[in-house]
Amino acid sequence: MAELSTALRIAHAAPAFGIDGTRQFCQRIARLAVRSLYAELALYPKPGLVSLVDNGSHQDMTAATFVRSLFALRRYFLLITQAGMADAPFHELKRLGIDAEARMLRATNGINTHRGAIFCLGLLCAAIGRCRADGVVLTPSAIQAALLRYWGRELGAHSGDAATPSHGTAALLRYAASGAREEGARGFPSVFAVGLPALRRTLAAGRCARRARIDALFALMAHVSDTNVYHRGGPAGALAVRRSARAFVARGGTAAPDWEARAVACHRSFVAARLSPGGAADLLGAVCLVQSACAELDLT
Ligand SMILES: CC(C)(COP(=O)(O)OP(=O)(O)OC[C@H]1O[C@@H](n2cnc3c(N)ncnc32)[C@H](O[C@H]2O[C@H](COP(=O)(O)OP(=O)(O)OP(=O)(O)O)[C@@H](O)[C@H]2O)[C@@H]1O)[C@@H](O)C(=O)NCCC(=O)NCCS
Ligand SMILES: Nc1ncnc2[nH]cnc12
Repeated sequence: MAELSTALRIAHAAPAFGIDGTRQFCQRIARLAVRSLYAELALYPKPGLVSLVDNGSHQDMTAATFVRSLFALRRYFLLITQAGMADAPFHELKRLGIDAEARMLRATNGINTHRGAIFCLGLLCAAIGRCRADGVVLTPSAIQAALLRYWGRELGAHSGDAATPSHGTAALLRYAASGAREEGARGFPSVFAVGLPALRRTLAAGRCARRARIDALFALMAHVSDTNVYHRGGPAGALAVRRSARAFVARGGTAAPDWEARAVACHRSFVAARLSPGGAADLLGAVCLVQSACAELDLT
């Protein structure tokens, strides 16, 4: 029923493209979202994080757990792009997000692989859908502006309704670590002002996509208030993550000749300390989505 009303709203909101055109567009965005999360998973070396090479600091998840989770999320990214295109109210996006969390947990036997990504990439998909309906050329600032214009008020209230017990809520209460909700309320500044510029600087310097993603990840780790890091390492762990990432960036990131050895050493030290910057990893997935959507899609 909710899907039918979304379809009707899409027809009304984006008449110029026709139902087939809009569905194709939304499918394309959903594919880019899944691909972006896969690019994050496949990237190595990522300090403390799961990749195709090893499980980093995690005992209960492997790359296979993430792939199962990704398969379970394909339809979610389609539905939330369509909902965004149809100017769905925030409570509808939230319901889609909660359903997707349940599907993820079923696919992974209760392991939280992508809660942050469901929130962050889901909202970005909705904003991209909204840009399409408005006929706006897809740029990072247009996506961020659409997100804040259409759902900013509710996102602000969402950051204040952290009543459900979670590692994120615990980190907020114990350490005043801001986390995913605050990121969302401010229109994901870490994606648009930190991760994406770092990714683009490396690409503009002529280095490859893999190096650009590594530079974006370290830039995010140096900057983000990551509740997963606080949950596992407290304030000392958060400081250690920030310091290591800043040192990597200060030496030129992947422009330095020994960057790979340094990144592997950082990975090993995080594993020894059980640290995992899962929030930064989710935000890297979001950076990849914004970059690929703006690069590949012509909305004019
Ligand atoms: C708003 C919600 C996403 C809730 O967030 P909340 O802050 O209450 O808490 P968490 O349940 O902890 O989830 C937040 C996830 O976001 C990621 N994250 C952390 N910091 C940031 C940040 N600064 N910016 C963006 N994202 C961030 C983080 O995800 C990663 O950590 C995962 C592992 O986490 P966890 O299970 O806690 O820990 P483990 O290491 O596994 O611990 P052990 O069990 O081993 O001890 C990892 O996989 C990454 O994904 C946090 O997990 C939200 O829940 C919500 O409102 N949901 C409803 C849906 C919704 O409203 N959607 C809106 C429309 S889409
Ligand atoms: N590759 C990864 N490893 C651990 N946690 C994550 N959360 C999102 N991506 C992750």
